[in-house]
Amino acid sequence: MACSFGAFEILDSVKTIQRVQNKFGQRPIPSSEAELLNLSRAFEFDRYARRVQESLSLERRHKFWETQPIAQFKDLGDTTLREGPIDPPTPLSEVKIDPYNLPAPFEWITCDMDSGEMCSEAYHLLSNNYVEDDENMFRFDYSKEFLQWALHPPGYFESWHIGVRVKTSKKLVAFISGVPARIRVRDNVFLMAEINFLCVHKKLRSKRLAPVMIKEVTRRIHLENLWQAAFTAGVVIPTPVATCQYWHRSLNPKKLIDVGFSRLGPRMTMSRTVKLYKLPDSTITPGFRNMELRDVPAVTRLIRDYLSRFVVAPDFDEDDVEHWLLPKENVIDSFVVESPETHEMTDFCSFYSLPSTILSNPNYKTMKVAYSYYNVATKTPLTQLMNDALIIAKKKDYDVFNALDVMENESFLKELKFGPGDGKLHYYLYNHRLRHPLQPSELGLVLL
Ligand SMILES: CCCCCCCCCCCCCC(=O)SCCNC(=O)CCNC(=O)[C@H](O)C(C)(C)COP(=O)(O)OP(=O)(O)OC[C@H]1O[C@@H](n2cnc3c(N)ncnc32)[C@H](O)[C@@H]1OP(=O)(O)O
Repeated sequence: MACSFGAFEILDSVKTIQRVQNKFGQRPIPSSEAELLNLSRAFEFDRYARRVQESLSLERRHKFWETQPIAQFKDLGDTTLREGPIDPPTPLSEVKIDPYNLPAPFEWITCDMDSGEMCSEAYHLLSNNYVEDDENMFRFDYSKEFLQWALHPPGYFESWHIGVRVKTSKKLVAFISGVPARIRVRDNVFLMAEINFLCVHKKLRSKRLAPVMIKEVTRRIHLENLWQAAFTAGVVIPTPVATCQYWHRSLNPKKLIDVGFSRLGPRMTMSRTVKLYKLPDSTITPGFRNMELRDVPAVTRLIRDYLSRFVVAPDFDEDDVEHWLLPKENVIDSFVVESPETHEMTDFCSFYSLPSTILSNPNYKTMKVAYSYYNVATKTPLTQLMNDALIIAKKKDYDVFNALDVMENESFLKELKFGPGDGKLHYYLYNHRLRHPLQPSELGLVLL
C-alpha cells in the first residue's frame, strides 16, 4: 500500500523538524513566552516526526529497491548526504559475466528490433500487456515504428533490448530496454541509460520477474561501463526526483466523452463543449513550418541553449537532434519558426504520437494521442506556439494533446484549455542522489 504521506510532504516535514531542532540546538533554555510557544510547537513537530517515522515503517517494504543504489525514503531530508553518484563504478572485470538466472521455464533473448518479426513480437507483448490507466479503460499502444525509433538512438546497444521467452513455446513474455543518453544534472553531464518498456505478461505478474529483469539490464549496462540511469514510472518506489502531472487538451471532445476519457462539464452541453475546444483551421505564427534536415544545426543551438536552464536535462548534440526531433510520420512531429525576414530560426515545438487502445468500447478501438515533447520559444510567445501545435495536431486527427507540467509548460496549460489528469508520473535517477526533490519546472527531460 502506498504511504499516506507523499514523498514531498515527508521531506517538507523532516526539513521543518530539522529547522526547529537546529534552532533549539543554539538556544538551550527557553524562558520567554514566545520561546515556550516555540517549545510546544517543537513538541508538536516531534510528534509529527514520530508519525512520519511510523508511517515510513508502516510503508510497504521495497524488498528489491532497498538493495539498490538509489535514494531511500529514510534518507529524505538528510542534508549530510552528498549529491551525485551513490556507488562508484566497479572495475569492469568484476561485472558479472553470466546473465542472471531466470525461473527454469524461461530464457533470455537479445531483441534485434530491426527485424520485422522481432519487432512485431515486442509490439504484441506491449500492446496487450503494457501500461493501463487505473480503471483499465485504456492501454498504451506504442507503434512498431515508434519502438524502432525509441530504441535506436545514436550509439544504442542491441544487448540492452532484452526479452524473456518461454523455452518450450518460444513465446515472448517479458521485455525491458535501455538506450544511452547524455544527461546533465546541474553542471555535470553523465552518460546514462534511459530505461523504458519494462513489461511482464499479465499472466506472469507478481512473481518477482521484474527485479531479475532490472538486474539483468543493469548488468548489461555496466558491461558498457555506464553506471547511472534515468526512468519514469507511474508507481512510487524509492525515491522520485520529481513528481509530475499530465494535463490533457481535448481536440475531439465528443469522442473523448463517448469513450469515457473525459466527462461533460457541469452545466455544459455537448455542442457548447465542442465549441469550447474548437481551434482555427490553420496556424497563425508567420514562418511556422515542418522541421527539415537542414534545420538540425539551428535547432540544436536553440535547444541546447534552452535546456541549459533546467536542473536535469539531456545534453543533445546534432546527431541526437536529428534522431529525436526530425519528423517521422506517425512517430514525431516537429516544427520551427523561421523568421520570414531574417530567416533566423527563433522557435521550435514538437510532439510525439502514442495512441492508446480503448478497451471494451463498442464504437472506438483507438484513441490518437499527441504528447508534448521539447518546445523552445525565443520570439513567439510560448502559448501561441503551443496553440499552433494544437492546431496541427487537430488537423492530423489527434483526439487529445497531452503535456506534463515540466519545463515552462505550466505557463500555457490553463490558457490553452488543458485540464489536469489524475495520473502522476514520477521521475527517477538510478545511482544518482539529489539533495532535494525537484519541482517539475526544474526538469528539462521528457522520457517516452
Ligand atoms: C546503471 C544502469 C541501471 C539500469 C536500471 C535502472 C532501473 C530501471 C527500473 C525500471 C524502470 C522501468 C521504466 C518503465 O518501463 S515504467 C513502465 C512499467 N510497465 C508497466 O507498468 C506495464 C504493466 N506492468 C507490468 O508489466 C508489470 O507490473 C511490471 C513489469 C511493471 C512489474 O512486474 P510485476 O508487477 O509482476 O512485479 P514483480 O513481482 O515482478 O516485481 C515487483 C518489484 O518490481 C517493482 N516494480 C514494479 N513496477 C515497477 C516499475 N514500473 N519500475 C520499477 N520497479 C517496479 C516493485 O516495486 C517491486 O519491487 P519492490 O517494491 O518489492 O522493491
